[in-house]
Amino acid sequence: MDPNNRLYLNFGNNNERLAPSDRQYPTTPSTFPQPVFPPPAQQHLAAQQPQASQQYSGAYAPASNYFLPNQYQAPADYVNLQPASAVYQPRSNTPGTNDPNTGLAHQFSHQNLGGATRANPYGARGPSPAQRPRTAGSSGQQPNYGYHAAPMPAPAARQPEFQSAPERSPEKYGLNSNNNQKKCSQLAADFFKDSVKRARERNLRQSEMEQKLQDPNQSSSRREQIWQNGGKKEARYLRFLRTKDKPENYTTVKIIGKGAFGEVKLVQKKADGQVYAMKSLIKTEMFKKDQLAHVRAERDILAESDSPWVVKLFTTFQDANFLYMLMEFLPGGDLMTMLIKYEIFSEDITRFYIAEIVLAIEAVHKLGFIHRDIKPDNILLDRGGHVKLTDFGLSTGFHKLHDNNYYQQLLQGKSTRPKDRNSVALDQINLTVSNRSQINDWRKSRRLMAYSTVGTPDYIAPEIFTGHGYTFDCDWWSLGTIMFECLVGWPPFCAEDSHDTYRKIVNWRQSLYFPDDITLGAEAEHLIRSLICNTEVRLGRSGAQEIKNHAFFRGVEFDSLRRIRAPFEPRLTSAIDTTYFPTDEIDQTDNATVIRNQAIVTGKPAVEESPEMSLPFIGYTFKRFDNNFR
Ligand SMILES: Nc1ncnc2c1ncn2[C@@H]1O[C@H](COP(=O)(O)OP(=O)(O)OP(=O)(O)O)[C@@H](O)[C@H]1O
Repeated sequence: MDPNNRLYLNFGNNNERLAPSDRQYPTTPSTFPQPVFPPPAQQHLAAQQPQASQQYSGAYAPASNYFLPNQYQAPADYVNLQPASAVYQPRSNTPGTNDPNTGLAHQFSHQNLGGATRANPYGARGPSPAQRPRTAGSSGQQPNYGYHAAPMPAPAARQPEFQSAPERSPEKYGLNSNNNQKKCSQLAADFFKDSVKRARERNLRQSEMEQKLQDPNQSSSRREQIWQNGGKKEARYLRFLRTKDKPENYTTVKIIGKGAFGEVKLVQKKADGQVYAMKSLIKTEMFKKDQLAHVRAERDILAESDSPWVVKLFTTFQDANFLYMLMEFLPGGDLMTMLIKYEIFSEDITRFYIAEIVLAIEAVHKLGFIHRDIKPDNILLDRGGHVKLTDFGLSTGFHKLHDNNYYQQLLQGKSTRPKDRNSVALDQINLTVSNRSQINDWRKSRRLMAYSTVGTPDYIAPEIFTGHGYTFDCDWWSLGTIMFECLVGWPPFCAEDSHDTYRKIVNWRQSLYFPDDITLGAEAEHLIRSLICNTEVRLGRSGAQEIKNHAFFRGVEFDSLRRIRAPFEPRLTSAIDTTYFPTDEIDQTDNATVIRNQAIVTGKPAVEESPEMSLPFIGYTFKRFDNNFR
């Protein structure tokens, strides 16, 4: 620490003293590309499909657009697919081959269903000519390979068939049959939703590659290479889709985090030695604690995001007891660990982290999600010391699957919760904290709180507790509380017990207090006060730019922030270095062992699987395109 009791960074192995003034924010104009929504490739596609752009503007559209309530109904979902012939141009002018078996073949054929298109159940290559059903208008003589639209009978001619479907009477059947029926229809809906999404993404990749190939500056050998690489990647992805992952494919290096419903381990893939962070969540705990909506929201946002500010999710899978999320490992640890170690940061260092957190929250909001649980424990540092957000267990994209009502209905056939998705009942968040008598005790218990089955309410905005509805700006309140903690040494509303914390937060006007013995710059204090305030006047309400424009950030080049050297760069000795995680404070017995041991003691089987148990987790599995190509 320097004489002013400010932070010098000598974290872990890093003995270099980094005074705040050592780091200058760049003043030259940035050349870092600005995010474009939608990106050029999508603008190109959108131009080709005007109907589609009204409902869905591509993978970058806000989730609230993407997750239309009728997402499982065929016309709304499928209408966005480009008829194959409009996307796939003849290949004669591109290097490579016309053979769809390169892996770049369209995975689906699109048949004209009165404006809708539908997935090809035969997969990428399509059926053999002998298998392929003859449809009206198709000669059946030319190989289709799943590319070409084959006309179907006019919709009017088929309508009586659909209308005469017998009425369903689920009450005639038992609970098991009904659950099995729900499971089947969920599986089918999910299969088609995934297939359509993958087809869209594939179209986008194809379109992007075709744009690259059209670049006249590319040599023909370079074009050949682009084409071949694209084909290989697609083929590998198709193979990856056919594999089933399981925890036995990984060896555990260390348990690096414990949370409310599971744990996070540093693991290494046996097949190739790649290192990942694997979060596992206990299914029965999710059931008992009403967390089904939360786990789904977390999976959805991580699957949808491709932002440098959000931890990257490669794949999710499950077995009878656990849900698994395989993520990139961020070796720099979390901001909570840094704050426990250093207590306070200088204004310069605070400016860096707060500016990066602004960008991270902005990225989450652009995806259509509210995080709702921004706190130092969920702010991780990557290999370069830059920020990434994790733990989206309380986030919401306002989709029905992110609403606990949905699971109540799914499992019991009735809703027991209020319908208002914009408010959250306190019991859903389910927060408590350990007792604390003084700040020091509070600091000591900080990590225990993080491991407790509930979490800390210190950073949560008052409107979330009061249930009168909240919006994106609740995340900006949390930002204000983190900034306060960075500069003052504790969060503004910490108290001896959780109820006092709630009370202080709700009565923030009386309880927000800046200690006399800590001198803050006027701009820093003004920014904190502009964030920790009533939602009507909170900075950021009209977008992150408002916050970026604040005088506290004068001189910060937001566009290039992620490219400058961070004030603290982790010094790592290997890919599995866990120096920045408090592994000796974490019980290294994993939950799988705990469950096995409990089964031995109770004599009950360790595996719990029933249609009812598996129902809410259908659709949880996810496979990112670039998972295994690193
Ligand atoms: N991708 C990652 N790389 C490195 N460390 C991670 C990663 N994800 C999580 N961690 C570590 O594990 C801790 C717990 O992770 P996380 O908050 O996601 O778990 P959780 O079970 O949802 O916890 P909570 O009870 O806070 O909801 C984090 O604070 C961090 O230290």
